Amino acid sequence: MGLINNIFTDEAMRKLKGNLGIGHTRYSTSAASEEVNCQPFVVHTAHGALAVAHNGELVNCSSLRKMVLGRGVGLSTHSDSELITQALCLNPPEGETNGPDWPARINHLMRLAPLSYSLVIMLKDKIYAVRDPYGNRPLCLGKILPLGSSYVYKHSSARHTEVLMNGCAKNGVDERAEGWVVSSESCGFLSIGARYVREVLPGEIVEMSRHGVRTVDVVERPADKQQAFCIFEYVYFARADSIFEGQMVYSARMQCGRMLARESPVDADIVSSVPESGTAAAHGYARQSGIPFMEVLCKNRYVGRTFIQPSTRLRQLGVAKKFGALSENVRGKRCVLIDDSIVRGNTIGPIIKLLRDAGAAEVHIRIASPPLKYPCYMGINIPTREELIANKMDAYKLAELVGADSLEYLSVEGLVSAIHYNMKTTPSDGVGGHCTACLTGDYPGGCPKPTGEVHPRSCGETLWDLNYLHTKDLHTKSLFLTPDAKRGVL
Ligand SMILES: O=P(O)(O)OC[C@H]1O[C@H](OP(=O)(O)OP(=O)(O)O)[C@H](O)[C@@H]1O
Ligand SMILES: NC(=O)CC[C@H](N)C(=O)O
Ligand code: SF4
Ligand SMILES: [Mg+2]
Repeated sequence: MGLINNIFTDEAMRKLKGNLGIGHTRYSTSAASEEVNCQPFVVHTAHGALAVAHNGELVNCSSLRKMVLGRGVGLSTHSDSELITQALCLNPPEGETNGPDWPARINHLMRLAPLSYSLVIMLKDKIYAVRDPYGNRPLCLGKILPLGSSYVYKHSSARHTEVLMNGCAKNGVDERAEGWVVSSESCGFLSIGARYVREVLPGEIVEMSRHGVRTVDVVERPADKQQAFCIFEYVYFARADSIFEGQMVYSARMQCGRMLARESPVDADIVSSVPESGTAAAHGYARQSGIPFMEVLCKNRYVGRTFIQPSTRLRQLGVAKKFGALSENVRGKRCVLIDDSIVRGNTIGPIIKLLRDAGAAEVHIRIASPPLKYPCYMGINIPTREELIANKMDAYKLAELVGADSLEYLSVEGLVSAIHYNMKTTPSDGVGGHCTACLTGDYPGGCPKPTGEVHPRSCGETLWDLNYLHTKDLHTKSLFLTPDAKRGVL
């Protein structure tokens, strides 16, 4: 357990042998932050070892767990990712004739569990990369360029599902690629000499082996369901230099800032941001409003993101240590301060106090996303309504509480249209749709119900479950494969 740099030291990386591998940095959602729940999960099957890493959270963990236990399988943790690993060991209903049919097993899992995951599944000689049929969590494919040297992959941000494969070019299979990588986010590709190729499609199963990369199946959503890519990836979660849906996250955030300036203008001297994630939107707000951008906060670079800490205490301590005021920039100024989101309300109050103490004349808060009011069951750790500050008070009351001169959020329509502004796809035909459930309560697979069980992550929360085991609702769309994909070419 620990930060990437402490665990994956150069020495530890040098010990790794072979030409394929998977890794995971865990942002816990379904079970406690303990070593036993760390990934990848590895099990030994009759057909050799199987390793699985998972970004996301199963919405029907409780019902799937009962089903898997009912098939005589033992589980050693409460992790939904271990559950996925064991479910993959089940024989598919169609049966298997010549040894294990891994694409069929993965297809079976996907029909049992619709949301939410990006997976890498490693066998002795291949890796499958899988994205859930709703495309809720991100996953993208990259190509390692032939530079004549091997690369060490290190990644610093949370909850990534990653693989590294080398050696394809030497086998003459794909002369253009030295190897292939997949990751939840593309931002790490450049640092390992890889280049972004494309997103893994919702429901797609990609096989990566010494023979190259090919799509082996695409599992469809029910006909009446849209794609539901997590809009909060754009708002906060992803790194700004990642690419989703043909646009850089930074550009989408800037566009949110522009929209915010149109919806909620203020008469002020400077526009500034709560670093890091609020900064792109602040630049957008400044450009749109014509008010100059000026930094007012100095961020301690040794304190990481506070929202992703596993407990309230750690989140609050993180905020206290994180910022200092650039007093000469803010003294006597009417300041519009932009942040990407207010979730539990730990961050914004102490920052306003800091700026007031530094002599700010006015502090107007503008938030580049709507109020978060509903829990997320799909991989972002906001499990209860009670902890969300927007359920306790409206923007006016919150402004009073945190000592702001005014406080406004971006509207849901404003956020969605800002995200669509530069997108290369459109939400027609169910493609390019987004999950906005934490903002609207409209859950892509239906709203999970309380089970009466206690959430295994402890803290006494209730466990929710979608009770979804309707395999008939999803089917394989083999016609969806392009001719190139069928031939195993990209
Ligand atoms: O209302 P709260 O519960 O305090 O959460 C919202 C804050 O948390 C996040 O920042 P974080 O420090 O996690 O990361 P960042 O440095 O990327 O902005 C987000 O950008 C907001 O600033
Ligand atoms: N996003 C993640 O990495 C979490 C995966 C999984 N749900 C867990 O809690 O371990
Ligand atoms: S509920 Fe919110 S955080 Fe969760 S997947 Fe949907 S948009 Fe993302
Ligand atoms: Mg922040």
